[in-house]
This record gives sequence, structure tokens and C-alpha cells, in this order.
Amino acid sequence: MVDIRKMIRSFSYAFEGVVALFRYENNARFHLIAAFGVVLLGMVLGLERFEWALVAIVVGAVWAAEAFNTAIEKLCDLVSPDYHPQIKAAKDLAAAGVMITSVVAVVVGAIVFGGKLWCWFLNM
Ligand SMILES: Nc1ncnc2c1ncn2[C@@H]1O[C@H](COP(=O)(O)OP(=O)(O)OP(=O)(O)O)[C@@H](O)[C@H]1O
Repeated sequence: MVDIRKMIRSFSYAFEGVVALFRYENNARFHLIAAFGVVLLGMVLGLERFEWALVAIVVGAVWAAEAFNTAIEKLCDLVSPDYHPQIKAAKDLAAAGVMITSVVAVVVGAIVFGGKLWCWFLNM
């Protein structure tokens, strides 16, 4: 049987994680502000439903990658505060995850917004 109270408790811990991510992590704050900018631009340019769905997927992917990266960084700092080549590999790989999702987000943004921005400038 599903334990609803346990699920609600898990959600509240996850919510604490979301708050900590955007409150204390500089890169996550940057991605939050960037997402607000993208949503504003999307409203100005009048994105289609399908385009909003694409934007939501890539924004969520970047935020999730940032959360995993932060979690790995914190674990690494606890396990090995001193220099260790495996910690370097773990942190660099976690950061690579953020970079890959961010590059994909920029590519999707260019595809979704590029044409619309071009038309908008031509009509100015
Ligand atoms: N204990 C360590 N051992 C080996 N290399 C490390 C160690 N700590 C950090 N590094 C190297 O330094 C890089 C930056 O690590 P750091 O923990 O400062 O992350 P950051 O990207 O600056 O994030 P933040 O600013 O959120 O702390 C890592 O990607 C890794 O290459």
C-alpha cells in the first residue's frame, strides 16, 4: 500500500532541497534568472504550446542537472576535503552534466526563439 504521509514527508524534504538550491547556489540562481528571462521573452513573442513544452523540458533539465551537480559537490567535499584525482573526476563529470544540458538548452532556445526574433526585428 502507498504510505501517503511518507510521500508527503519526502516531498517536503525535496522542497527544502529546491529552496536551498536557489538560495545558496550561485549558478542555480543564474539559471533561475535566465529562466525568468526566457519565460518573459516567450510571452512577448507568443510561443506556441509545443514550443512552451520544449522550453519547459530544457529549463527543467538544466535545473535538475544543477541540483545533482550540487549534491555531488557537497558529497565530495565531505568525503575528501583534500585534493584527490577521483574527486576531481567526479566533480568535473558532474559539472559536465550541467554544461551538456545548458548547451542543449541554448540550441533549443536558438531554434525556438531564433526565427521569431528575426521576424520581430524585421517588423520593427
Ligand atoms: N578535493 C578536490 N580534489 C580534486 N579536485 C578538486 C577538489 N575540489 C575541487 N576540485 C577541482 O576544482 C573544480 C571546482 O571545484 P569546486 O568544488 O570549487 O566547484 P565549483 O564549480 O567552483 O562550484 P561551487 O562554486 O558551487 O563550489 C572541480 O571541478 C575539480 O576539478
